[in-house]
Amino acid sequence: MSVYTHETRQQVFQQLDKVKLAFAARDWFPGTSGNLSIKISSSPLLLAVTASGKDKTICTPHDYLVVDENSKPYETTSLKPSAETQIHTAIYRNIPETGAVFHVHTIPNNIISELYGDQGYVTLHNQELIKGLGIWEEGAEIRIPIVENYADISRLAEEVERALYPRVPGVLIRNHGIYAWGGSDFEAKRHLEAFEFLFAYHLQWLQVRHLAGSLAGQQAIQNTHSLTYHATGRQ
Ligand SMILES: CSCCC(=O)C(=O)COP(=O)(O)O
Ligand SMILES: [Zn+2]
Repeated sequence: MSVYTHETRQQVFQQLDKVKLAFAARDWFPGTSGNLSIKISSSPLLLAVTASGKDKTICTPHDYLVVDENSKPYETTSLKPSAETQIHTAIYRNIPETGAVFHVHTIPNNIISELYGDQGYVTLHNQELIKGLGIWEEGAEIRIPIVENYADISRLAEEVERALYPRVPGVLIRNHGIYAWGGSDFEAKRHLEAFEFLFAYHLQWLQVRHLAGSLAGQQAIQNTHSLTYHATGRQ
């Protein structure tokens, strides 16, 4: 007898559809990238996960399957689980309260991961949306770990496992994307949205600060020229 009913399976697949379409509307699945999972059972660990290589901007009857703790199909199917399923199972195993894991490739998360990849983490602070990660302390500062993008998925999953910080529900993979999770699909989605906002903000802030620095430099040069003109009558 199965651990879950046909109705539960369908309901979870529908939840995945909703999240998938919401992320697709933001262009968060370029070139079939990204994968999603929702936990169906804790003991044994079973999850519904996206099938590998699918166009995640559409919904078909062949988009998801159920896998076990070894990332292997739990049901008879011709579908292949996401190539990165081991990263999902590693997160569920290490953080047992996890109910959903979402992974997307975006330009902001890729640039942040490259910009801070050498130090192995990015620190963010002074942002209201840190509360979106469930961290409500006054003046909270967070460190999001960044791991190298190993081609060997078992190695990559081990690195993600090693990098998990207890209170931060996300890990960046360098020049690849982010994994974010939560106690439910609602929470994992909120966490992912908060991370993506924080990354986009941080990058824009760096640009504006750089621009403001250049403008201030230009202004200083102009002021010097104008002082010279007034002092000498020549430019
Ligand atoms: C075409 S993107 C390369 C693979 C990847 O990083 C990804 O997120 C999608 O892999 P999947 O097997 O889950 O489709
Ligand atoms: Zn990926």
